[in-house]
Amino acid sequence: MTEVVPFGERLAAVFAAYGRLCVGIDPHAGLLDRWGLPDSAEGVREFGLRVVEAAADRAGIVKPQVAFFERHGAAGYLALERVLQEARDADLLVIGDVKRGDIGSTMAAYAEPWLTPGSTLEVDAITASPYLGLGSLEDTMRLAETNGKGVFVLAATSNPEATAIQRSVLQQSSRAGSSIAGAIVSGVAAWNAGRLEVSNSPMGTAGVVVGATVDLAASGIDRDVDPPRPGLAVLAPGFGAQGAEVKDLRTIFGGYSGGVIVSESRSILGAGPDGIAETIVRHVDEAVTAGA
Ligand SMILES: O=c1ccn([C@@H]2O[C@H](COP(=O)(O)O)[C@@H](O)[C@H]2O)c(=O)[nH]1
Repeated sequence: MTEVVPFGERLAAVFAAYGRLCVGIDPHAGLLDRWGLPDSAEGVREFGLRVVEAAADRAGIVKPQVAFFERHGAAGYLALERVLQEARDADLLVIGDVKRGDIGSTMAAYAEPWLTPGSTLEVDAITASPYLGLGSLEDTMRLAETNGKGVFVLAATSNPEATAIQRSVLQQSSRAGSSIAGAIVSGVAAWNAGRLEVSNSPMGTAGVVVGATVDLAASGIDRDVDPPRPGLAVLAPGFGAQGAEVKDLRTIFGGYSGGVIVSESRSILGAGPDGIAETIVRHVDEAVTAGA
């Protein structure tokens, strides 16, 4: 039987080898055009394969945005399966940006193909929505833990329209008085805490999504958290095209900086097929410098 290596251990190893950059695979129609590819399942497959080829041995993490493959229906899913296969074969750590959320039993079914070894859609981690309550993700987080996979729970997303909901203050529960974003971050950290003590893994199975465009304090997330939380993986979109700058990583994330994954899609993909490899190298270096 193959030994299951905890997701947090694998993520920490990737950080050590390649730094914290995550290259998004987002085949927007406009980017396909820029890359000279058709807006079709064939186009997104070719785009994804070229990004994987450019990222391999240069960056450690890729994040396919599943929406851009789903646009092309069943053929789009076949294209995604092929891209995932190449990414796994290239030893890239793959975060499937699937953003699923439902009642617990249905959510577990959504999660199964992504988090089960040997599945054609197998990835290393997924994104999930806690809108139905953090408890609705419990079975998914346990499945991830069993299989050495990860789950990134949306806490404070990078889009400006999210603040009205995510900064709202909870009236009930053990976290009454916290913002929704703050409660998700503490809830996920608490879920990991007991497990880290027994596993010796430097980082947990569950992480959070916190946008780099977010004002953590205004969202009720204590960026001066003491002691710091390098063991909480933070998937951070919002750098590049959405305006946040990688050099500000430590200022933005404070005590959470050690776990930050710098996620960038359009700011890298816009380089086109001829410039992407060199752009990835530059962005990897920027992320290493900012995180040091
Ligand atoms: O809060 C969130 C959660 C996810 N995303 C996703 O990340 C990328 C960002 O793309 P850029 O081109 O680097 O802006 C995209 O796939 C989003 O769906 C996010 O932006 N914010």
